Parts: sequence; structure tokens; C-alpha cells
Amino acid sequence: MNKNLTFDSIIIGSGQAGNPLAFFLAAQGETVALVEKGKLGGTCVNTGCTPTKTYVASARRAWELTQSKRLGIHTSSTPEIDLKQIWQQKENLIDSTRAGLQQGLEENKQIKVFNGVGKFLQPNLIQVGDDQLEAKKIYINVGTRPRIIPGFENTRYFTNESILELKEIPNHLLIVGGSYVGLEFAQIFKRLGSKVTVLEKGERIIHQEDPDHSQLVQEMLEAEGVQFELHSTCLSGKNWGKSQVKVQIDCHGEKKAVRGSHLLLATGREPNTDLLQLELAKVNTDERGFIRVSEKLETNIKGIFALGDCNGKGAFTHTAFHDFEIIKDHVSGAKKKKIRDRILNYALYIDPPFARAGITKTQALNSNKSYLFAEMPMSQINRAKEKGEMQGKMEVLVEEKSGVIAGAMICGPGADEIIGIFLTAMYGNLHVDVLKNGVFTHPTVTELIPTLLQSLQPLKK
Ligand SMILES: Cc1cc2nc3c(=O)[nH]c(=O)nc-3n(C[C@H](O)[C@H](O)[C@H](O)COP(=O)(O)OP(=O)(O)OC[C@H]3O[C@@H](n4cnc5c(N)ncnc54)[C@H](O)[C@@H]3O)c2cc1C
Ligand SMILES: NC(=O)c1ccc[n+]([C@@H]2O[C@H](COP(=O)([O-])OP(=O)(O)OC[C@H]3O[C@@H](n4cnc5c(N)ncnc54)[C@H](O)[C@@H]3O)[C@@H](O)[C@H]2O)c1
Repeated sequence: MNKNLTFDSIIIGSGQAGNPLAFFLAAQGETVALVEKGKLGGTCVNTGCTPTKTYVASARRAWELTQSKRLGIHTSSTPEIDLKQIWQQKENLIDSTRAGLQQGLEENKQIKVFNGVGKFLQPNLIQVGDDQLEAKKIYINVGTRPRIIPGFENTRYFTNESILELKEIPNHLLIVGGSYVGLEFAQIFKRLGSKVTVLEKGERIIHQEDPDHSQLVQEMLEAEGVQFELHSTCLSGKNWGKSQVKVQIDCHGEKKAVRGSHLLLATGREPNTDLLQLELAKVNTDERGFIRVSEKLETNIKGIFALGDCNGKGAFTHTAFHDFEIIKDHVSGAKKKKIRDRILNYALYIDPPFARAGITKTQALNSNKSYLFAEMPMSQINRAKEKGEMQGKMEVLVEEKSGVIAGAMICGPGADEIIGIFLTAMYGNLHVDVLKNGVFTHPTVTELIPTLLQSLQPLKK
């Protein structure tokens, strides 16, 4: 039976911004409809951060066993990898996270969850199944999905979602796309026992990073046996017999191709905004379908907001959560928080992690400001030596005039946590001397930050 229901707010998408927002608005006394077409918790919980980092942990443990001899530990047998159990462990973690969320939503009398695809009928009217929901405020948090490139329509392929359902280790995994998703899975499956080949159309992997960083990460993965085919233009796939796939990686000249047992497409994301009938609400998007928003996340239509990956202003869980913080700040009246307050930062969870904050060397060289630069290889850092993990380095960029840190990159043990030291200094607008004069705990990677800063020199091309 059709129902017409009125709420104070409607949230479309149970993602990293939508869930905390539902609880916050409810605590303000609002009635809230939360519309979700799939599983509660969105990408990060179900098919993104949580499952991949669980797999990274298992893969790390498998790799550690192969390294134990070097550290004087002799094991009597080769480790047996049980992907079914790794899968189960990840399922358990996801289930418990989702169960906590579901319980919180069910117990909250102010929130009602609707299962189904939310679509606009008018700027303040949403259709979900047979129900029509009305509210003065609508928050869109619909996230993104894997982008499938042309040429693979009739090929057996996996995405970041379906590959997490495998129960047996692929014999030879081909991965199209040498960026965050592709590289994390490349190392995971190599360490779990697959042969892995990454096919990247560009001249280098992680093309948004500095070229020497692309090189560094490629060399680290190659040292573990991951193979790379760069300049893989003109890609297309086809099934090869019952159990293989063949990917054409150059359709000119020698017509090069590679064959494998499994194929993962990791070629970027596209926004789920096409499901929303945004045209009926006259909400503007950019040419790629991301919703255009102001600094306070409002769309061109008053009362309609877009948060998280679907607004194209961030592509991470922490940026989606910060979008929630911005809305919270505006609803509660402080009205100080803005998108531009945040400093770009993230970690690529290969092991050891590659973490970055602020600008790159390439960006610094292309700007009209002068910068100081310092770097230090992990091979000079005692803690890294003691752990026997000396790949990677630490780098920092300081704006010469202000003496404030503009960018940092750490690739090495604990990099994803240590980058927070630079970020704190950057958020606090601290002069670099504060860190340079600090005394940090021994033996840590962090204790070398003052030494790193003592070697700052003008950044040169
Ligand atoms: C493999 C992988 C690993 C990742 N690892 C990390 C990491 O380590 N660290 C990090 O910071 N980020 C990571 N990310 C990115 C992170 O997952 C996203 O940035 C984050 O989940 C974005 O959250 P969101 O709130 O924008 O939307 P999402 O979490 O994508 O949630 C959107 C929700 O909206 C629902 N929806 C869509 N359309 C509709 C509709 N019309 N009606 C109803 N519901 C709808 C979807 O089903 C989904 O549940 C990873 C991503 C992937 C793919
Ligand atoms: N640790 C993390 O924070 C983390 C981990 C995984 C994913 N993510 C998020 O997921 C998003 C998506 O990651 P992603 O790696 O899928 O996408 P991406 O957009 O970062 O990279 C896509 C890659 O595929 C390549 N590619 C695109 N079209 C191709 C083609 N036709 N042939 C061959 N190669 C092609 C591109 O050159 C690029 O290297 C990221 O923006 C990131 O925010 C974050």
C-alpha cells in the first residue's frame, strides 16, 4: 500500500556521513528517514576499508612467516593459506559492525530506515518502493561504485566487491588499474600465494603522486614479485576457455596480451547519483555526475545537501565524516566549518604503508612560492633497521616564507600513523621549528623528524 510520510529530514544512503548524521539529527529532536538500497554501513564497512584492511592484516602475517628465517626464527613447515577462513574473519568483523549500527538505528525512535532505492519526485519528495517521503531537508550520501571500462563487457571479471567473496586463492590474478584499489589487492593476493600482474594504461602507477614515489612503490611491490605492464593502452578482455581470461594490452604493433585465471577491474569509481532522478529536483551535477555543492555542502537547491564521495570533494572515509561534521556545525549554529579547512591526507595500505599529507613536490615546483625540502631513507632510521623493514623514506616540504609545513610523505613502518605528526603541525599552522626542536621517543621513526628537518634545503627541479 502506498504511504505518504513526512519527516524533518531524509538521508539517502547509509554511508560514512549519513549514519552519524542520522543519529545527530535525531538527538536534536528531528524525525529522520534513512533510505538505503543495499547493506547498512555503505562502502567502507561492507566492501571498502574494513574488509580490505582485514585482508591486508592476513597477507602481512603470511609475508612475515616468509621473512622469519631472516630474523632467526626457523619454522618447520610452509604456511597454509586458508582464504575461506580469512573471508570468514572479515565477514565476522563486518557483521558485528553492521549489527551495532542496525541496533542503534532500531532503538532510536526518531529514526526510520527504509530499504530501497531513493529517487526524487520533487525537490522535497522522495520515492522509495511504494512509499513517498517528504521533508524540508534532504541529505544525499549515495557514494560511488566501481567504474567498468569498455572492452570487458563479455569477460569474467571481479570488482573490489566480488573479489572479496572468493574462497580460493587465484592462480594468476590480472589487475587492470595501478592505483589505490589495484595496488592494495595486488600485494594482498601476491602475499597470499597468487601470481599477480598489474596492467596500467599510464606510464606509471599512482599517477597523482610524485614520479619518484610511483617508482618507489612499484619497486617495493616488484621486490615481492608483483609484475607490472605499464603503457597498457587499448585494453580489452575475453574469456579464454572455461577457466582463463585473456587481456589484450596493446592492439597496435605486436598485439601484446596476457592471460590469467582471474581478472580484477580497479579502474576508478563513478557516483551513484544517476539512480536519484536528480533532474526532477533540478539538482546540478558536474560532467562526471558528482553533485555540485557549496562550502557548506548545499546544492543549487535550497535544503538539499550532498555529503561524502558523491560530491566529488573527497574520496575517503575521513572526508565523508568531515562532511558530516560540517553539516553538524551548521545545524547546531556555529557555522564555522568548511570543506576548504581540511588538508588532503590519506594512506595507501600497501605494506609498509604509503602516507601523504598536503602538497606533492610536483605541486610545489609548479607553484609560485618557494619551498624547502628534506628527505631521509628508512635505511637510516634505527627502528626500521631493527624491524628489518628498510624500504621507503620520509619527505617533507616547508613553505620558505612562513616556515610552515606544506606537505609530507612517509613510506615505511607505521607511516599511516606517523603522518599524523605532520598533519597536527599543519592544522596548528605551527612553525617548523616546533617539530625541529622536539624530542621524541626512542626508538621510533618519529624521533628522526627533527633530524630530517635539520637538513631542509631549497627545493630544486
Ligand atoms: C576497496 C576500497 C578500499 C577503501 N579503503 C579506504 C581506506 O582505507 N581509507 C579510506 O579513508 N577510504 C577508503 N575507501 C574509500 C571509502 O570507502 C569511501 O570514501 C567512503 O565509504 C565514502 O563514504 P560515503 O559516505 O560517501 O558513501 P558510501 O560509504 O559509499 O555509502 C553510500 C551508500 O548509499 C547507498 N545508496 C546509493 N544510492 C542510493 C539510493 N539511490 N538510494 C538509497 N541508497 C543508496 C549505497 O548502497 C551505500 O550504502 C576505500 C574504498 C574502496 C572501494
Ligand atoms: N587506502 C585508501 O584510502 C583507499 C583504498 C582503496 C580505495 N580508495 C578510494 O577508492 C577510490 C578509487 O580507487 P581506484 O584505485 O579504483 O581508482 P583511481 O581513480 O585512483 O585509479 C584508477 C586507475 O585505473 C587506471 N585506469 C583507468 N582507466 C583505465 C583503462 N582504460 N585501462 C587501464 N588502466 C586504467 C588509471 O590510470 C588509474 O591508475 C580512490 O579515489 C580512493 O579514494 C582509498
